[in-house]
Amino acid sequence: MLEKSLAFSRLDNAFARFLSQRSALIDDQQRAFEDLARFMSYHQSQGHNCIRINQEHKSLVLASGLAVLAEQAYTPLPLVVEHDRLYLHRYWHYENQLALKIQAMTHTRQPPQPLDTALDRYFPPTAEIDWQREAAKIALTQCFSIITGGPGTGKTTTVVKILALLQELAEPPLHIALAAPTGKAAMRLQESIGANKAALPCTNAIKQLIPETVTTLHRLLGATPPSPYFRHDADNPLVHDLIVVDEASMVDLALMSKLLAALKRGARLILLGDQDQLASVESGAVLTDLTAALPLHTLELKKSHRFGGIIKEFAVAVNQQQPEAAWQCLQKPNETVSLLASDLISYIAEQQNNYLMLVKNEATFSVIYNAFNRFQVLCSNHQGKKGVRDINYRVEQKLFAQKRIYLSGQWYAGRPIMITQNNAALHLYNGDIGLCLPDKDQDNKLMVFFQDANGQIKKQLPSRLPACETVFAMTIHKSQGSEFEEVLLVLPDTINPVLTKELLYTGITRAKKTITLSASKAIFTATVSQKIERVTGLIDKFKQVTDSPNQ
Ligand SMILES: Nc1ncnc2c1ncn2[C@@H]1O[C@H](COP(=O)(O)OP(=O)(O)OP(=O)(O)O)[C@@H](O)[C@H]1O
Repeated sequence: MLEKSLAFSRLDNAFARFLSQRSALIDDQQRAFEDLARFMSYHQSQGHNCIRINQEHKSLVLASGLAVLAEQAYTPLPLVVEHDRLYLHRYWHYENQLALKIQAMTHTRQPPQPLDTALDRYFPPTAEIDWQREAAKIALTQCFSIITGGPGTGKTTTVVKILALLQELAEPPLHIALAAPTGKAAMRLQESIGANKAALPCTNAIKQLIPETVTTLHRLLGATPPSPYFRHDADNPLVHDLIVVDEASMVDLALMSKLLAALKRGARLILLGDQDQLASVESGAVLTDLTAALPLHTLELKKSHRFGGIIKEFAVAVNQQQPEAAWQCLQKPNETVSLLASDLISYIAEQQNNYLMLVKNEATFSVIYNAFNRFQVLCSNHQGKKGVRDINYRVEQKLFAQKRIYLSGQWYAGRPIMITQNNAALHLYNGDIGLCLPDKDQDNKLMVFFQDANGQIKKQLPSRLPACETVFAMTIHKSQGSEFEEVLLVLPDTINPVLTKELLYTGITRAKKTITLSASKAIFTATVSQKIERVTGLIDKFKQVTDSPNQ
């Protein structure tokens, strides 16, 4: 039975009508087909690659004249039926292309293996099994590999060693690209690579063969907005021999498929990420699916070298959907994980003390920027009470009433903003954070200052900025790929579909030192109990290829 009470969009309705009117069906059958198409469009927009259908639906869809079975999917019809799954053709193609390309990579002749002595130099032998060394072995011997793990488990440290080892073995040196799905994540990886390179047990010549810069995937592939196609594809592949993608959990099916299609023959790919984090905003749960489908190409690092103790305990309990154990972490007397005991807005306003003091005292930009980034409010939702907009508005009103900011319109000294729209010409991208401050070089005119991965500062007139919003609070979704010393997690007073254990886990793992939670036990428990389920056929596709004697 199809649920009819879902919040269908105008697009869902228009799409369903468009298809049904072009189908070979009439009357009741046409109406049933329209319902199914509407249901599919809705689920697509919720991040599913496809929907599950029963035999009756399957007959209906095939009778419509608008669908083909997967075996004949080269016929260009809008829908594809594969087993009990119904796809939009495009998404079936993405899944298929991705699975075929990765299968081909996993069958590629194994690259030369490093000598144990070389491995020993980077990963000195230990009494216990060293999982970072094991991860390196997989990545060194396979063309396709995944290294997963929570924050601080050493994914970056390990991959830098892998890059050095590969360059030692390569003749001529490998052409390497380092990429991440967002500018913020790229910036963090860049900083981390730089810090790790210095400690490598290799010559300077090898160190120089490891790239210093990290690019976004869109830039790497050559985005040509508004076109959904990239400059680099199967006909115009990337030149790189090896590509490392960090924060791979954020990469959706379409982008991953396009990346794989754009790899040149024989190229290697290493995906880094935390499979327990939120799935991508757009369709798919690619990293989770790939780790499940390809265990021989995946290694999970479990030991965190950055934090342990109660913060880890809290994250694990949430991830394992143990709400009571997680709630207990908040009750134990400790300095790290706690429930908010005071008024939400007053607490947030108070946390801005040092930051606003530095703004007032005209400290240098880097000092102000670091003070702002120490603490961040992360909300589950954007809209509604206790959502990002509500909190930002109320914090601004509070700070204004306390005479700590001077509101006279949208812009004021100390306004933190997040860019919400890419603007390649200005080199400003969705998720970039800027601070509005008086510019001493321009008679204290208000400008918005940004800092890039190299510590370079740039400024823009507020009126020239692409779309942006105040960011005393941001959504957990937007915080992916960032870290803050102190995090305040805010859940609303009523349950909604966004509240899942993956969302909470992602928020918790943004914190380096402390987490404060603003939520009732009931909402917290309901959130930990909800899990993201995405309908995809990706795992199945790997099984089919593996099971097939002809492949
Ligand atoms: N085997 C190890 N022994 C001791 N310290 C380690 C080890 N591996 C990593 N570290 C340290 O742990 C910290 C986190 O490592 P790293 O940044 O590589 O983790 P990560 O998994 O990439 O984290 P994130 O996902 O948060 O970026 C670093 O300070 C690093 O030096």
